[in-house]
This record gives sequence, structure tokens and C-alpha cells, in this order.
Amino acid sequence: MTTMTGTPLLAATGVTMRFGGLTAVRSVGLTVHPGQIVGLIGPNGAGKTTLFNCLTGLYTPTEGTVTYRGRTLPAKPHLVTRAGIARTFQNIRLFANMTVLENVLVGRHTRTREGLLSALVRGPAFHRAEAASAQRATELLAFTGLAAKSGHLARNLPYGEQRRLEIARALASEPGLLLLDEPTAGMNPQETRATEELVFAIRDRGTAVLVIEHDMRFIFNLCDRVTVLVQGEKLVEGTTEAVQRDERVVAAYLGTPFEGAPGQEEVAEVEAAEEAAAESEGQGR
Ligand SMILES: Nc1ncnc2c1ncn2[C@@H]1O[C@H](COP(=O)(O)OP(=O)(O)OP(=O)(O)O)[C@@H](O)[C@H]1O
Repeated sequence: MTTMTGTPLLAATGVTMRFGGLTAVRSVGLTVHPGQIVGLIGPNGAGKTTLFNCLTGLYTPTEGTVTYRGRTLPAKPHLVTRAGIARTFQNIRLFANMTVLENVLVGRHTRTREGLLSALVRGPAFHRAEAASAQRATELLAFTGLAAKSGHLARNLPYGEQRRLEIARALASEPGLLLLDEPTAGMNPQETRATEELVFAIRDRGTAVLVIEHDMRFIFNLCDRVTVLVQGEKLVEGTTEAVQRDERVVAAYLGTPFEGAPGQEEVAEVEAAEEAAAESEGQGR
């Protein structure tokens, strides 16, 4: 299924994102090829969501480039969606008082070619486009297991189904690449396994997936490749097997420092300052 040769779908090169004095992402490269499921992992605050925001036009990277199918992506979320990248967010962002079907229809709007005039006049072209959108949205609800909930208000769905609805809505823009930010956060083990199956099914329909997740079992079951970020820098990138075995990854998660780890210089500086302070305190006694 995975194709590593040829033009990658997504290619981020040397992406850096600074917020004032804080460098949240430092010179990160990342590629996703057609047919791949790629994982992005790292401890809290590693810069994963910031990188997602750089890939989806929410942030303009301070440095670096992002291309999709070989073309530089515009730094505007709606243009990124139109180019073929859809995403979900860490916190659920549904229209709570709209129905399940309406939420998916909102996600279709980037695909609908009918312009404002057509919508105002509500002519035959508008009605045809609307019927096609409704049919596609209904198919997506069936695909994500929400067909029976089509007329329910989004806010009345159980948590796991709200997360599925977010994915259905993202798929409504017919993306070539789907970015999922912690899709299983707050899920029980059954919901997590169901999400795993859904992500495989999405890949099998021809949409590549880039996923941030803290659940390592989920990541290692699912992904073809994994990139590990630590303190804004790419620590390791490789197959799940290679990443799982990498002692630096184990250390990053278990908190054991290793030679050359990002942030080690700062840690050494702090330790040296603490030692110096302790010494001068000792001399003062
Ligand atoms: N808009 C912002 N302004 C200033 N600092 C920010 C902003 N967004 C993120 N940061 C900082 O950038 C760093 C990386 O944050 P980010 O949310 O990308 O990490 P993360 O890996 O997604 O973390 P988590 O796993 O906890 O979601 C953090 O130190 C965070 O405080």
C-alpha cells in the first residue's frame, strides 16, 4: 500500500516556528507519501500541534517550506483545505446545535463549485449540487458508522461518536491527506480500537493520514512511519519497529537524558548553576 518513491504528498522542509523568544518547532522536515499512515509523537509541549498548524495554514512558519503534491501551500487554512488537506483538532469543534448530517454538509462547502450568485438564485445547478452533497454526506455517515444518527443534534452524541463526526466532516472535503490531532483522546479502549479500524479504512480509500497521538499502542499498531519530536526538534524518524527500539525515544519518554538530546545544553547549564550556588552556600557557612 505504501509508496515511498515519487513525489511525496506532503513535504515539510526546515520548518521553524518561533513565538517571540520561544522556538516551538526547530528546522523540522517531514514527508507523507501516498498510501501512508504517519505518526507524529513526542512528550507534551514537543511542538506537535504547532507543526500541524504550520502544515495547515493556521501559522505561517518563521522559516521553511511546506508543499503538497509538489506545490507550495498557501498559508491560509481554507486554501489548504481546498488544496486537499483536511484536519481535526485536539478539542472537538463541532456545530453543537446542528444535526450530524448538517455538520458534514458544512464540511462539503469547499467542494461545492456553485458560487454565491447560484446559491442566492437557487437555480437548478444549485439544487443539483445540493443533492449531490447530501448524497455524499450520507455516504460518509455510513462509512463512519453514524448513518443512524444523521438527524440527531451533534451535542447529543456520545463523546466517541462526536470524534467520529469530526472525522466525517473532515472527509467531506475529499482530502488526499487527513491530519488527526489526538483522535483517541478521552476514548475508552473499544472506541480507540474502532478509531484504529476507521483510520485503516480511510487509508484504504486512498487518503493518506498524519496522526498525532499519545497512545503508543495506537501509533505502533497503525503507522507505517513515525516521527518523534522532542522540544521542537525531530529526534528520530523511521519505521515503527525502528522507532520503538530506539533508545533515545525510550529515554525521551521515560525522562532519562542521553548524550546530545535536545535541551541537554540547557539542562547542563541549570545543573552547573545549581552546583555553583550550592558550593558558594557551603563556603559561606
Ligand atoms: N500560539 C502560541 N504562542 C506562544 N507559545 C505557543 C503557542 N502555541 C504553542 N506554544 C508553545 O509552543 C510549545 C509547543 O506547543 P505544542 O502545543 O505545539 O506542543 P504539543 O507537542 O502539541 O503538546 P501536547 O502534546 O501537550 O498537545 C509549547 O511550549 C507551547 O507553550
